[in-house]
Amino acid sequence: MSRSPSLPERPRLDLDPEMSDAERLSAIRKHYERLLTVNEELDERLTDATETQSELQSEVDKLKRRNETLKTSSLYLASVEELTDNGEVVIKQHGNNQEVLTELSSRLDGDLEAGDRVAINDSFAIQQVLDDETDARAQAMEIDASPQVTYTDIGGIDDQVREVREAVEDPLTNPALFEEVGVEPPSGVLLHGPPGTGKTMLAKAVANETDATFIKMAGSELVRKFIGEGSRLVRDLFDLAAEREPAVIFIDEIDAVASKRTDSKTSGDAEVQRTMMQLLSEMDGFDERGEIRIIAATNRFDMLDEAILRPGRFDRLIEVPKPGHEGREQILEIHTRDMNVADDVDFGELVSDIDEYSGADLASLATEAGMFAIRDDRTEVRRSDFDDAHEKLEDSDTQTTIPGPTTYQY
Ligand SMILES: Nc1ncnc2c1ncn2[C@@H]1O[C@H](COP(=O)(O)OP(=O)(O)OP(=O)(O)O)[C@@H](O)[C@H]1O
Repeated sequence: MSRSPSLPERPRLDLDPEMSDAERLSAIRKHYERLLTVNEELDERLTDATETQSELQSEVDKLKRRNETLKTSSLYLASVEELTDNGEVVIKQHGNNQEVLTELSSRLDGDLEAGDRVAINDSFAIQQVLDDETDARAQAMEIDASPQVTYTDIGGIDDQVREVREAVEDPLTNPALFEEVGVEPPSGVLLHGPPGTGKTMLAKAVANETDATFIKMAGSELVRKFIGEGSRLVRDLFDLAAEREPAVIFIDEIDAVASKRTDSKTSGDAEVQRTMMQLLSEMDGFDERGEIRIIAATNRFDMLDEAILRPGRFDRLIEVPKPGHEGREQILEIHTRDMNVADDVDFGELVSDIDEYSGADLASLATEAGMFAIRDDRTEVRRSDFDDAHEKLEDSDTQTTIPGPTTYQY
């Protein structure tokens, strides 16, 4: 950086006592003129300096922004293939399988082994060593080899149970029937409706009934931090189902990866799109997959991208609404099956003024009523316990949104 020229010398006024008045006046005038010139010069220098300062400030701002983008820019997933003797690493990027030789930063020296998963930046520099792949899988998926839920545990949605059985169970238990009739079984079933209405239960019950492994993945788990991680998990999900067939894949909150396209162009959105594309391509290749059925669920049907509803994808839509009066009665009966309920309890009457309750709310009502009886040292659950439980759930609903009855607008 060039050094700024030194400041102009400060003018001095030397008045000789011998001077005449006229000489003094002329000296003062000259001094005044010199002061004016220096002042002008300083003014100019100040303007220049202010300009330079504002230029530098905007450069600083620009660098700050670049730094932020660099810090927050997306990282890619890769696996370590090999560590060379001279401190370099061969990595293979997930997604495109590109192999790259990259230098290992001294920060990571000794921490890395062949087979590790790492996050790399645009220049292939390793930024982070990640959890083991099997850990990531285990965290994201719930696998239940033999779920315990049966159709008799589900109340108030008989039509939905029948539809799910037709669409999921029959193709697994009687594929020949579909061949004979010459119809393709639905590829995927989408259950949509408010929270806590039994969508997960339905998927589990089908898996139970067909002796299939139940594999659940939450859509929100597919929205991952690193580029390629979501689509990788989708592939893992279908590979795992193929290893364990017969299997029922259940993707809850599918809206997290299959929402209508937004206008924003952030890398996060692009990554969600990539994950959805992977899901669609897995579903498109579904015919060859044998005994795997796929069920998805959402509370936000209105948000879904139509691409996932096309024929061959989630082409059987089943709405699972909140239960009606009879449904609520059935559900309450199911959840009090193992309880000693007093004769003064009339479920029909009890559920008539709680029409906003979902199945999950009714399950909580039964549990809470049981808790009131226990608190009172009784083994029999009375009508007053249900009333207290109702009040408690109403109260907790006004304070928090969970676990009181859902006031969700669907
Ligand atoms: N129709 C039902 N019959 C009996 N119990 C039910 C029913 N619906 C919900 N429940 C109770 O509520 C709990 C939660 O239900 P489930 O997880 O199936 O709801 P969901 O529709 O999948 O909810 P979400 O959309 O929030 O995932 C169940 O474990 C069960 O105890």
